[in-house]
Amino acid sequence: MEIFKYLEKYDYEQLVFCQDKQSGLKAIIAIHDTTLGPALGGTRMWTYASEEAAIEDALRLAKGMTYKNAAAGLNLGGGKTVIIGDPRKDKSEELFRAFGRYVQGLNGRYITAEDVGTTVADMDLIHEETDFVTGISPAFGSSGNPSPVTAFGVYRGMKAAAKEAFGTDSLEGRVVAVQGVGNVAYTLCEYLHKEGAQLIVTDINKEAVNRAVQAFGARAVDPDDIYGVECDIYAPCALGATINDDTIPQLKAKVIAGSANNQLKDARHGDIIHEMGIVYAPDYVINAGGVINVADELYGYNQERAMKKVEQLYTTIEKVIEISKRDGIPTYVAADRMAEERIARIRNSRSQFLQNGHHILSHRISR
Ligand SMILES: NC(=O)c1ccc[n+]([C@@H]2O[C@H](COP(=O)([O-])OP(=O)(O)OC[C@H]3O[C@@H](n4cnc5c(N)ncnc54)[C@H](O)[C@@H]3O)[C@@H](O)[C@H]2O)c1
Ligand SMILES: CC(C)C[C@H](N)C(=O)O
Repeated sequence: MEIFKYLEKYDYEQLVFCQDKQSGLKAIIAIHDTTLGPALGGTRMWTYASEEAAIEDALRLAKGMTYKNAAAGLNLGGGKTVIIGDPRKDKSEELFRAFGRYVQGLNGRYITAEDVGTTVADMDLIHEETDFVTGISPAFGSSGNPSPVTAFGVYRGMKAAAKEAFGTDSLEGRVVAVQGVGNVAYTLCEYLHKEGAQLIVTDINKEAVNRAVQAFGARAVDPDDIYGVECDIYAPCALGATINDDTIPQLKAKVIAGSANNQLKDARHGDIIHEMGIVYAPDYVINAGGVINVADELYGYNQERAMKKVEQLYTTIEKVIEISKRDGIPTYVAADRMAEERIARIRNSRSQFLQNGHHILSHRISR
């Protein structure tokens, strides 16, 4: 990979490699864009097939956070970290504290939080070394685990998408196929079950499937069979790229609405599902509940205020659908347009220089 060429192509600001021999830390922090504010995005811990795959993941996810934060109306830029390692075996206090010192070294340009493979307890360890971390324990006056709030946002966005597809946002009697019943999707299933939806679930983890079957009377299917089941809504809540050339021909759903990041394998898959008349709730718009929740900590966390903002994801999805219909474009393009327009507006309004704190030449002036 020619790194500078890649950074230039997608307009990345910074890529940081962190290595700590003693703890075994190997992490990559990608900062995509800080026009709107400091880059906020989670830390993923994963066993990558290669260093290149880890770099690519950090970069893709960081760019996604720029768009997610902008579309959610947050004054935050986009960044993300990947820690190379197995979250079941390679975690230690030393590792997360070493990582925390790297975050501190960026002096607030990047703020971290949970992502796949990391937990509130890990954030608490990072917090030993830096204040630039969110999603830490409620004991610190913080917001804790973002997953249930992400689930609430997905539920709200799913209802907005359902309204477009079915003429009503009621999910009673709707069949929802949920792929991956982990942290986010389990709570999502609770909301759906409460509203009377019928659930079809799958997961590579049998325990997770059994839990959902028992709690919600869900029907379980094998991981490869989830795409082709008869359903109204497909909710991808595992990993990315599940909307692709192999899966699209199998889909029976009229709505795609789930929590996973980077759901479209390539942009063209968004075009294909649009042409098929499927209402797609763009991933980074519908799954912004977690980041909206952790971002509220920057103002002194207030759960009620955060949940009200997350509830508004219904309106945000409506707005994306409206732009899509108005301009005759797929919803993923409409979402990008909405985010890019906001970044451009703020970039322009910032172009009028405004003194913030001490002037860079204040030492000369005072002489
Ligand atoms: N947690 C959050 O607040 C949050 C916020 C925004 C986006 N997301 C995204 O939502 C998704 C789920 O996040 P989570 O926190 O619930 O993660 P999680 O690890 O708790 O859950 C993911 C589940 O998917 C299952 N899975 C993995 N591969 C699968 C496959 N091929 N088929 C079926 N199941 C599979 C896993 O076994 C696991 O149970 C991720 O893509 C994450 O990036 C999460
Ligand atoms: C800041 C975190 C809550 C980010 C979350 N993992 C996401 O992808 O949106």
